[in-house]
Amino acid sequence: AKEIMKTHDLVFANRPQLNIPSKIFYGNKDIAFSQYGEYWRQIKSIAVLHLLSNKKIHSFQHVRSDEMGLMMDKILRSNGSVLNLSELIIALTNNMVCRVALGRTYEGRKFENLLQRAMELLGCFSVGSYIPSLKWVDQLSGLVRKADDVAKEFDEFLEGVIEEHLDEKRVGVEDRDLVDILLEFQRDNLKGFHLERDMVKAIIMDLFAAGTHTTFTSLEWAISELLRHPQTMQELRQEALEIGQGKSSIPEDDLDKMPYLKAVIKETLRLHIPIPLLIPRESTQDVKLLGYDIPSGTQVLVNAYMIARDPSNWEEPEEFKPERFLNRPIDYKGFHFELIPFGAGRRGCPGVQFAMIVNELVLANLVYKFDLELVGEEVFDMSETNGITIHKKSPIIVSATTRF
Ligand code: HEM
Repeated sequence: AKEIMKTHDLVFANRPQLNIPSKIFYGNKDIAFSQYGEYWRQIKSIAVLHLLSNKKIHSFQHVRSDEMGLMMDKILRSNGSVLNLSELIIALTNNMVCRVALGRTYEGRKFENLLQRAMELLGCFSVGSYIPSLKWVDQLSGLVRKADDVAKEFDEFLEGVIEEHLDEKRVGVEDRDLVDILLEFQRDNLKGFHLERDMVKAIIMDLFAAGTHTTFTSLEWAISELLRHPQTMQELRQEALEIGQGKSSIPEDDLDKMPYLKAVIKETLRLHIPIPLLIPRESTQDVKLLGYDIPSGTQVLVNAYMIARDPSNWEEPEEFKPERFLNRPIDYKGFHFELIPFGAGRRGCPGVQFAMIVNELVLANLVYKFDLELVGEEVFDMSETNGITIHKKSPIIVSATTRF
C-alpha cells in the first residue's frame, strides 16, 4: 500500500476506464473514476476547497442536528417495540447527503432503490472492462442494460434537481447547497475552467455514490459490534453519560472529549472497512514495485481489508477491541498504512471529515439516549454482502427504551 500510494503515488494516481462506472458517471466525469490529469485536479480541488472543506462541513451542523433529532424521535416513538435500526440509519445518511448536496430531502423508496441499484452495479465485475473482445458477455448477462437503465433514471432525477435550482422562484431554500455552488462555478467560469452540465451531474452523483452507503455501512457495523460486546457498549455509555450530564443530547462540540467513542469507530473501520478493495489504480509509467517490473498500464488493487487484519500489524486482528487505539496514535487519514479505510495519497477520500462527524454524532447520541436490546438473533449474523461497499446482510432489529 505504501509503495503504491506514497512512494509511487504519482505513477499510480490514474484510474482505469471501466465500462460500468463510465455509464453511471457520464463518461467518468466524476472525481472518483476520472483519469488523473488537469480535469481531475480541477474538480478535486473544487470538492476539497468548496464542497467538503471544514468551513462548509461546519455550516451544515444544523442539518445533521435536525436529521439526527428526527431519527431519535422515531426511535422514541417506537416505544420499545420492534425496530429496524438499519432502515433508520440508511434514511438518515441519505437525507443528510440530500439536504447538504441538493438542498432538500427526496424521501421514499424510489430514490433509495435507485441508489441501491447504482451501488450494486458499481460493485459488479464487468468482463468487458478487462478483456475488450468479451464485451458481449456483459451484454448477454444484462449488465449493460441494467447500467443503462440506472444511468437514465438517475439522469432524469438530476436534471429535475438542476432545473429546480435554476428556477428563480425557488422558495424555502436553506443555505447554499452543493448544487448551488457547482452551478455558480458553471455560470461564472470560476478558476477559468468551464464546468459543463454533465460534469456537475457526475460530481453530484459521486457525492451520493461515495458518501451515503459508506457512512451508513460504518455506522451499522459499529452498532452491531456494540450489541455483540456489552462490556464495550457499557464503557461507551459511561463516557457518553459523563459528557452529556443529563442534557437532552450530546452536541458536536463535545465529541472531541470522547476518546473511547473515537476508538470504537476506528476499530469498526479496521474490522469492517466499507470499501475493502480500494478503487483500482493504473500505472502511467514503467516502475519497479516490491522488486517486480510493473509495465505502464498495469492495474493494481490495494486490499485494505487484508492489511487491516494482518497479524503482523495487529494483535488478535479478528477481535473487536477498541482499547487497542487508546494508547496507539494510529489514525485513518492515510498516514498509517496499517489502516487505510479512506485510501491515501492523491486519490485519497476528500469526505473523511463529513463521514466521521456523522458517525461520531449519531453513535454518541444513540448510546447516550437509548438502551438497545436485540430482538432475535439477527445481529449475531455478521455475514457480509458483496459490492463496492460491504454491509451487513441482515438488518439490525432491536427494541429501544429511552433512558430519560
Ligand atoms: C466512512 C465513509 C467513507 C469511506 C470509508 C470512504 C472511503 C473512500 C475510499 C477508500 C476512497 C478511494 C481512495 C483511493 O483510491 O485511494 C474514496 C474516495 C472518494 N471518496 Fe470517500 N469514503 C467515505 C465517505 C465519503 C464521503 C462522505 C464523501 C463525500 C460526500 C466521499 C467522497 C469521495 C470522493 C469524491 C472520492 C474520490 C477521490 C479521488 O478519486 O480523488 N467519501 N473514499
